[in-house]
Amino acid sequence: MRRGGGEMEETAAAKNRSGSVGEGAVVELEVEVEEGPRFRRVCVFCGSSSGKRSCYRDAAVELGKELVARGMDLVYGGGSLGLMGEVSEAVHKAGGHVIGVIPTILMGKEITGETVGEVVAVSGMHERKAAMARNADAFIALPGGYGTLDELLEVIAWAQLGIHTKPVGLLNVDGYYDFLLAFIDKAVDDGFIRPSQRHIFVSAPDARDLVHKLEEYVAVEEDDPAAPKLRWEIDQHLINYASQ
Ligand SMILES: C/C(=C\CNc1ncnc2c1ncn2[C@@H]1O[C@H](COP(=O)(O)O)[C@@H](O)[C@H]1O)CO
Repeated sequence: MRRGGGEMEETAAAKNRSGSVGEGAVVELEVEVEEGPRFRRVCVFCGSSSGKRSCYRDAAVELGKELVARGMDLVYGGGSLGLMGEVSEAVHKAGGHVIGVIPTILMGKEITGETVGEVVAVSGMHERKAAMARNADAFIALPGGYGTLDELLEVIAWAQLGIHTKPVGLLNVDGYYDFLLAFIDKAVDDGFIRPSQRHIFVSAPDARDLVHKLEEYVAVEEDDPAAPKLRWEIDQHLINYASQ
């Protein structure tokens, strides 16, 4: 059970701890709120290819099932290619909600395959990344190529700048991201990433551990005085993209 103090969250379980209540008495309430998932929507970045080893497909399916088991919706880049297809199919088949955000130019089935669930059409690749970020409460990267790295590193960089405080997780399937993690350690050692930012994202070898870590995640303290301004600039940026 999660404790909550908001007026809207008070339930019949509220208990009068101050004994009998006289007129005008202040009643102290202990409120119990039904535990729900910390995130409603998780954005998954992943390869438009499936990779050469079956462990990648298996991990995408396992992640899809884990999200549904935890009552979380999937936000992803739309389409049915590669691991994108595997994870979206897995969520859809298990009865979960899928939101595919896809640029109109990629919407032809011959390019992306069929998207399951809800389709959100956007005007371009930048708009897509912004829409995926806006519509998710957390991010997970499965194995993938340049597109996946671009999406992952952008949400990490935005977290570093204080533009969002949503947790980011790396699903390090069978060590796929070991070199990236080693590279990030090197960047910290050589003074390009602040040690306090090393753990701005979490990683785990399987979906269950990763989702658990994301749920436990506490945002790294924001120490950038420019953060509020950057947040404002990004909001303006999104408005401009949306109106194009
Ligand atoms: C453009 C063509 C095929 C690619 N089709 C894609 N459909 C939807 N989304 C895509 C596609 N390719 C890349 N993405 C996005 O990038 C990520 C995967 O990229 P990666 O390089 O494979 O890691 C993925 O999350 C999508 O958002 C026809 O040639």
